[in-house]
Amino acid sequence: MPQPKYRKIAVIGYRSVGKSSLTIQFVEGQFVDSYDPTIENTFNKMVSVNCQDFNLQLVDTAGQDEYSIFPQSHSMDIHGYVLVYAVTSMKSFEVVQALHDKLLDMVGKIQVPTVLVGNKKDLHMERVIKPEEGKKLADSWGAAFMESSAKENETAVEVFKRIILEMEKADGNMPSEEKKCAVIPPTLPSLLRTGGTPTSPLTLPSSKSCVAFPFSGLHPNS
Ligand SMILES: Nc1nc2c(ncn2[C@@H]2O[C@H](COP(=O)(O)OP(=O)(O)OP(=O)(O)O)[C@@H](O)[C@H]2O)c(=O)[nH]1
Repeated sequence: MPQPKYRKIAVIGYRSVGKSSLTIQFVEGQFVDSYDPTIENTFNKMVSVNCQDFNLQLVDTAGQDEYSIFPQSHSMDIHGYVLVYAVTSMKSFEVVQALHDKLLDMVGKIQVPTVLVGNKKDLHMERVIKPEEGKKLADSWGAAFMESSAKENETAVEVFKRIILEMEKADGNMPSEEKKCAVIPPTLPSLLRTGGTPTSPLTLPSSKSCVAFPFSGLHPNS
């Protein structure tokens, strides 16, 4: 396994869209039901994607609106951005577009590794933004898109794995196809020599075995 890569990710969006909840669900595996406005919090987490360890530093930023002055710190030393709106809030969808513009102005680039996230997808009755609208916006940015619920650990994990893949892509490390990372069992070389085909999927006998994370097909809207 190669050395862990350090990557700093900023989670940005309007107030109360679930930035802290998504981050805490990913880092601690729990959903926080209460609302406590964030000033700024930093979390660290080690994850493995496509057999590469990543030492993540996650900056959970304060909620902003279109009039906030975009903090310069949000553009320095950041490798990737998770831009969050709530599918239940038109205002948050408008604000995320303004924040993306400010972000590009601040970093002075036309594109940065970004995942646009429509959170609170579990609130079906309150939804006002369709998945297609989020996808269209993300496409216009050249960003990835997904919807999430901070109540579900799986989607919170996917959000952060997705931004890792966007950062890898920007670094020219995009795998051309889903990477299978397997430790070859001792019987396989002889099997290969004889041209045989294993009848069951390879099991990973090593305690350091890792499972590759597919970079496509994470979400029907991705
Ligand atoms: N149903 C539902 N509620 C959510 C979800 N994500 C967050 N919430 C709730 O929404 C409220 C705001 O969540 P936070 O995570 O504090 O939002 P935030 O974007 O960090 O807010 P600021 O710190 O003000 O920027 C809390 O009551 C959460 O429990 C979600 O996916 N589904």
